[in-house]
Amino acid sequence: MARIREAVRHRVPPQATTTGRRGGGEDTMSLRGAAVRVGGRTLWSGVDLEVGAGEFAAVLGPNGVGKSTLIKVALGLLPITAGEVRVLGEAPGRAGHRIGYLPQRRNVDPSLRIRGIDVVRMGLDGDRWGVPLPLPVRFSARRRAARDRIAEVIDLVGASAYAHRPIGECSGGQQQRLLIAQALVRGPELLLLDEPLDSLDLSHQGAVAALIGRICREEGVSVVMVAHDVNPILPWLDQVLYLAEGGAAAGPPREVITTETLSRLYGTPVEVLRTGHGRLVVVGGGHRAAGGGGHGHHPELG
Ligand SMILES: Nc1ncnc2c1ncn2[C@@H]1O[C@H](COP(=O)(O)OP(=O)(O)OP(=O)(O)O)[C@@H](O)[C@H]1O
Repeated sequence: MARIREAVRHRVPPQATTTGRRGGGEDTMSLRGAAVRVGGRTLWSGVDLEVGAGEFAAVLGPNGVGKSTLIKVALGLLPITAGEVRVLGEAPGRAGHRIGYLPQRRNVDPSLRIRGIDVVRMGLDGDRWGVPLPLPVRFSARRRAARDRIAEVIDLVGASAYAHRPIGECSGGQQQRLLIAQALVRGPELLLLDEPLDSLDLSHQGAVAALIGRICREEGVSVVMVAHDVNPILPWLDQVLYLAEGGAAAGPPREVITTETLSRLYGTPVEVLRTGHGRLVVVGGGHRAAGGGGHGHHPELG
């Protein structure tokens, strides 16, 4: 009941402040001097990040550097070994009901008969998918509120036309919209998204990126998103956290994704180029700077 009330409360879009940071007030998520160890080795250390209310932050970096691990830290699934992490004003893991989470690599079985709308409903009633809400048969205010909220988020992500189809029959982009609706249905203040554009084609990447950007700007939801390619989300970004073996850097994209900063993080000369269309291309001289690809090109930046 409280969850549904929470989900339908009115949101006030964050206003621009004189500091250029939207929202103002307390950070939604902050890391100060944070370090983490996984499998006996320190993945990253000295990580500082401040995501304000209603801000959109991307976590970038080469494969295996610990981007998903940072999301797990924010969820309280993994402890830090140094520094401090606060999420929605609390220690990680304490504010789970105020967070929407979309994990990495979501494979939907094409033969799955569950409808998109049922997948969205799972966001309200946890793992009871495929089973009706445990509510009285008679039409209750609680049930009506849940139904309205589910319809509201499906409409918000533009999935009304196919929400009643089996999700296995939906395209990758349609499935992604429905899964974003599931993450949104409880009315979270913070969305943690792990590579939500992964495996989408370019046009769907742009559309889903714009959807997430709009949710952030218009609904006032803070977003922390792990991304392989920064370009689709670049117009929406307030903050970037770039993780690399040589350290970490955080700040506005124009300050972080620079020749100087990335050369420092990779410990080898790297060049950041901006195309006529505003896309960022990162070119490195060495194998390591190429993020393992060896082509002098950073696939994670497009
Ligand atoms: N439970 C675990 N035990 C041991 N090592 C782990 C565990 N989980 C993750 N790792 C390792 O930690 C490193 C960071 O993993 P993580 O998934 O956070 O990286 P990532 O930056 O998100 O990578 P990618 O871009 O490939 O998704 C990897 O080398 C991974 O193999």
